[in-house]
Amino acid sequence: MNTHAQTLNTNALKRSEKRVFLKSSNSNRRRSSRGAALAAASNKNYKLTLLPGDGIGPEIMKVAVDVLNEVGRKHEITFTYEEKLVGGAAIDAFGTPLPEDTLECCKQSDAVLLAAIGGYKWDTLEANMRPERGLLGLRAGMEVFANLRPAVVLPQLADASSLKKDIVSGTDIMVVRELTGGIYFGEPKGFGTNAKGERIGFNTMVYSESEVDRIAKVAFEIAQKRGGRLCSVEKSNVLEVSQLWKERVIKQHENYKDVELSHMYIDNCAMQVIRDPKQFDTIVTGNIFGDIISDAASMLTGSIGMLPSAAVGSSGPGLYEPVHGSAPDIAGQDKANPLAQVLSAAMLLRYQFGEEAAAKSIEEAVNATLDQGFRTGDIMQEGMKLVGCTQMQEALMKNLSK
Ligand SMILES: NC(=O)c1ccc[n+]([C@@H]2O[C@H](COP(=O)([O-])OP(=O)(O)OC[C@H]3O[C@@H](n4cnc5c(N)ncnc54)[C@H](O)[C@@H]3O)[C@@H](O)[C@H]2O)c1
Ligand SMILES: CC(C)[C@H](C(=O)O)[C@@H](O)C(=O)O
Ligand SMILES: [Mg+2]
Repeated sequence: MNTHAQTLNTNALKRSEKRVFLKSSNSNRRRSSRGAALAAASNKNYKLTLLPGDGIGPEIMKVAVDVLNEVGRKHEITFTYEEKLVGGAAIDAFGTPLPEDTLECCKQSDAVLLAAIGGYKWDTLEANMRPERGLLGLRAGMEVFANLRPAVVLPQLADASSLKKDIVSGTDIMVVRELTGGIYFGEPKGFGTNAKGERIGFNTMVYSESEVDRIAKVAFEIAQKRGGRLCSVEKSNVLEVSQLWKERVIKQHENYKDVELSHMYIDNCAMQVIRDPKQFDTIVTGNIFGDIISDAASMLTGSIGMLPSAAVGSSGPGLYEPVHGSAPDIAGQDKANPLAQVLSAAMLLRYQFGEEAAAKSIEEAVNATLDQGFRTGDIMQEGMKLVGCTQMQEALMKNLSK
């Protein structure tokens, strides 16, 4: 078990080469070999908690685990897995979306791989009992405040986007989303009655200075190692919470003068990401704005089924999960695109353990599979081979074992 792994390996966060998701560098290789040395000292056996969750979750998790095992065989890494319930599956089994045992197991592991939670079945439960609350509790409980959501347009899929090829080609954006604060966690919240006797629902968007400072620091460090440009996205023309956000980001900039800082309102950013995505390098934003902007950015890449993510804190295990949800509309039909899940496993290997070579093996297998024309429905293009989740897995495994 590797308990010393560098949680936030920002050296691995460079802008992408044309055909891989994230670029490595000499310094990254140095960090990677440190990670590898640490792993070697502990027989390269990593303890992972697996959270398949709901909907397409178990289907895509199976693919990621098979891929991890194969890549482990090639790179002399073994994984010990412990599978736990979260979300709707945990509600059904234990009456709670985040059993204590699940959170404890996650905290005791070296890293956590999550698929997705949620579904129609649990949509009418009260807010506190919903599957989504399990996910929020997990993020807060693991203290993974920085969510890295890369949106990279692969050349093979430049035609798969609903936008024009020349607009999206070459896009390489890193969205750094604050994950454990903002309106998702602010108090007070709830339901009440107003002066007219009408029912009201309310939430509070709140950020403290230290919460903004730490996410800004992560984002500046990432931008420094990528294209050197950071765009802070908020709504400071209207919201006090965003005014504080902007002030603290400007203050933090004093420590990163080599990074070019810009500011954009979230509404304009939603438009600019679609109009001219290549203007962005690294984006830093709050919890809800990051949720929305990363889904919008996913469509540049062809499908939300392509977007992986890493949620990390200042130490301890990270939480690696696709950006998409449990896709209940296609669950159980062998239609899910497993690539976001598989690429989340690659992020886990790179950021948690510095296993750069193993992460690259996965990304290269994804590239090769796309080069061979295999496409799930969400990224299907004319002349390509339409496959389901299982056939996509078979193609990936063949490429991995080469
Ligand atoms: N991290 C998470 O676990 C997470 C993230 C988002 C939504 N959710 C939950 O998932 C449920 C469904 O939410 P939603 O429909 O708004 O979002 P969603 O991301 O699950 O699905 C949106 C659309 O994208 C498609 N899609 C998503 N992932 C895909 C994949 N891998 N391959 C092919 N197509 C894919 C779906 O079929 C659907 O048409 C809700 O309960 C929601 O709260 C969970
Ligand atoms: C399911 C939900 C709680 C979650 C979020 O809003 O963070 C999801 O949309 C995501 O993007 O991971
Ligand atoms: Mg979302």
